[in-house]
Amino acid sequence: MGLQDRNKRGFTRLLRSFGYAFQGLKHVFINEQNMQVHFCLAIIVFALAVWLDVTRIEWLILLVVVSGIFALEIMNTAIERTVDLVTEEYHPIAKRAKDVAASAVFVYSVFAVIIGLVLFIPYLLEMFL
Ligand SMILES: Nc1ncnc2c1ncn2[C@@H]1O[C@H](COP(=O)(O)OP(=O)(O)OP(=O)(O)O)[C@@H](O)[C@H]1O
Repeated sequence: MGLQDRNKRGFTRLLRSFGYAFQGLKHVFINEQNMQVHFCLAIIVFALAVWLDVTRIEWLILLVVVSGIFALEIMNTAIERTVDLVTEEYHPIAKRAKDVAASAVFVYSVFAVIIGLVLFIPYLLEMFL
């Protein structure tokens, strides 16, 4: 939200919010290699889901997991930028903040892989055995 818009209400403000959110998304996508990797993996996962013709509930699970990774990566980037704004010097608490934020993405990614394996392996076994 632009500073001049803070007290405005209504549809224009809503549209501007979407615009700013889109700018944020573009920034993360262009500048964060991890986001590009997540995006490629999401395409592979969705292609696999189409190929294996997974159920509607399984599609919902995949959508929740994939969108969760994107959202966490975006929040991780926001924390990185905020820390960089506070200090460009080495600081143990800056390190802690960035490492903890990154660990959120890591933990979710590990569970996402486990969920993907649990979901896809039975289909693949059925197909190839
Ligand atoms: N100001 C700082 N003080 C101390 N350690 C820092 C500081 N900035 C970064 N670090 C350490 O360096 C690591 C890498 O920081 P960087 O800002 O490059 O983010 P990143 O995790 O590499 O993210 P990305 O490459 O996705 O942008 C951090 O995880 C942290 O451990």
